[in-house]
Amino acid sequence: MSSDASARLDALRERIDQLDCDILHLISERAQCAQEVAEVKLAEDPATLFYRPEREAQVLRRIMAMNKGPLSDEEMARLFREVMSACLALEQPVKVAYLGPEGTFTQQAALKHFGESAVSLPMAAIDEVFREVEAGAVHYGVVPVENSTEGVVNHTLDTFLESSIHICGEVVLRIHHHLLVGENTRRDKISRIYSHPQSFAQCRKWLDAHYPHAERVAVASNAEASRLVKTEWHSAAIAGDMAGKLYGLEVIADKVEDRPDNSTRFLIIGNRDAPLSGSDKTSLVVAMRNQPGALHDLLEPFHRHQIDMTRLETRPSRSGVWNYVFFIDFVGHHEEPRVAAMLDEVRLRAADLKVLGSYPQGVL
Ligand SMILES: O=C(O)C(=O)C[C@]1(C(=O)O)C=C[C@@H](O)C=C1
Repeated sequence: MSSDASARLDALRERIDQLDCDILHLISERAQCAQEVAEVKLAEDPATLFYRPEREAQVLRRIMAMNKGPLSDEEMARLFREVMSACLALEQPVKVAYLGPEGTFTQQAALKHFGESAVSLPMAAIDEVFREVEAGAVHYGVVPVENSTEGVVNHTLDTFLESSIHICGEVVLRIHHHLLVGENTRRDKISRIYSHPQSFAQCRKWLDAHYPHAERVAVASNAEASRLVKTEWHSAAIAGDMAGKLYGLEVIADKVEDRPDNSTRFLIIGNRDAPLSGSDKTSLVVAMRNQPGALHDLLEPFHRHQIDMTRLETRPSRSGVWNYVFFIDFVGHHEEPRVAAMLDEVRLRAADLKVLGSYPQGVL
């Protein structure tokens, strides 16, 4: 290296050292503020919730709006997500149950939403995640609810019908699947591919084109698919990054999903609603009587109050009383007067109506 370049490098590193020192002090000062916030919350209410989804969404949105680069808005928000996660852990380490096992996309969603400092616990089934939250064994739960290619996760919707749980957040994850092998796999002899049925469905065309003759074996999770591949020389798995890393597998074809925009939406469930954040969504379940015009009666107030419906799902009723059950998501918070007026009208027309929760729209 020339002496000019070497001098420039030294100067830049000195500047970086100084900036790191400033950042360190600022993060420590921020963490002290969070500790004081915790004292204020506790003094107000001994049963306080330390995690505040609406405030976290506001902090991240503000950071993204202020960011001028060169780091992207998403990258900057991700860094602040971790700072906030560490600050919250100082107040109280948040405990989160997710649909496991370890290495699933749901774990990745939990990490994206709560950051690395949260304690996350894998559960074997969606109902178990609900139960742990209801019982107060964890503060929050994370469950998948819909995939852009494969549609809704019916089991999650059905579980809401019998639960008093609230939705207090959402997180959308871009889903990338890879073809993974172990160190002993004979790559030219792959005759069996393991994966979760949803992942097979999301990679159907790619598999038909590249591995038309391989046997497709559906298993309970992509993590399980990755585990099985470790022990077989003629098998591969379709799974995501986390599952592959967990079992030390190698990617031999990346992003094999048929649709490049393949994404899954997850819900954060808890025992309380989230207050207004300024950019919110609401999820409802509504039962209508089995009579002509029922769907029109349900939708008309949304139209009249100009409320933007983002999803409408119909599920068979699980009791004789409810003939049709509709799951509806829309933009707005139930505390907004316009939304409250619309809900009052729908309530009069419905056999039953339950607000599953109003929560900040996913930021990251
Ligand atoms: O503002 C609060 O209520 C805080 O506790 C501080 C803070 C933060 O670090 O900004 C931490 C945790 C909460 O979930 C929200 C925000």
